[in-house]
Amino acid sequence: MNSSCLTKTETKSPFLIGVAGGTACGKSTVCKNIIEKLGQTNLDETRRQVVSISQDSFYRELNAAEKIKASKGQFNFDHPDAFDEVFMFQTLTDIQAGKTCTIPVYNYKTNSRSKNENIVIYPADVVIVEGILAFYFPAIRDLFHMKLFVDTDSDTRLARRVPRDINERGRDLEQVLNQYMNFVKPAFEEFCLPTKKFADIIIPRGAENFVAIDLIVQHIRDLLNSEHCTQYELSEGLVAVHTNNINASRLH
Ligand SMILES: Nc1ncnc2c1ncn2[C@@H]1O[C@H](COP(=O)(O)OP(=O)(O)O)[C@@H](O)[C@H]1O
Ligand SMILES: Nc1ccn([C@@H]2O[C@H](COP(=O)(O)O)[C@@H](O)[C@H]2O)c(=O)n1
Repeated sequence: MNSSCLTKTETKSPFLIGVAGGTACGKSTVCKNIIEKLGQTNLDETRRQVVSISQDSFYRELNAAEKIKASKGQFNFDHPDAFDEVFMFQTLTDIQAGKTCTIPVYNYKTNSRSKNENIVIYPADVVIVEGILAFYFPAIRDLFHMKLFVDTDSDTRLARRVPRDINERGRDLEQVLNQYMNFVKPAFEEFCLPTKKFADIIIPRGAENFVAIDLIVQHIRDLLNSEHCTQYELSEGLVAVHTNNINASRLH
């Protein structure tokens, strides 16, 4: 059976791809480029075969004291405790079970989930999950069939984070730099960088690495074209095992 003959009573269990890497390394841009190259960008959201979600949707709600700290740039959003690990695991498990899920839209200006906005994730063949600590929690890490680590030089990441946080996240320069030195950089070294070893594929330079992105896109196409249980091997061993019967008939 392939995706073209799926009926509403059949579940679609997606191929889950995790994308980790330090702040502003280009995780979202890499995901966007992969989705674009797979021809999935301008489709109705209920018809997309490939979708991406951000770990930032799973930042936990802060209490009153934490909110005050966050408004002064004194809350550590790069520590694993900042995330609702259980909610993220449950959501990914539901996605894996082929359920339609609703996840929050995170608002970096209020440091909280948007009140009147959610994202509905419809069953898809491939779900890409990106975040600084996507590989940190073992139970979540184990859900991914393929793990990518975007490895961009830290000076470049800081140079991109400063204008992004000022222009898009409502921060001022002093706050961005203080947060970076006090929390972002140390937490990257303690919690994010050590998860690079779990990656199947490391993408140096992020979104400008067209060769790596093209190879990954081709690998996803091959996976989607394969029927029944298939093992994919790269030079360093087993890369992914996928047991779904799906095909890439609608992928470009
Ligand atoms: N290759 C690149 N060249 C120039 N700017 C980039 C590149 N990749 C990402 N950016 C910019 O850097 C910022 C962070 O990129 P983003 O993909 O959002 O990173 P992340 O999801 O890892 O935080 C964004 O403003 C984005 O437009
Ligand atoms: N309220 C928040 C929540 C998160 N951050 C920072 O976002 C970074 C993760 O997002 P990327 O797109 O950069 O991967 C993380 O480093 C947090 O410091 C924030 O500043 N405020």
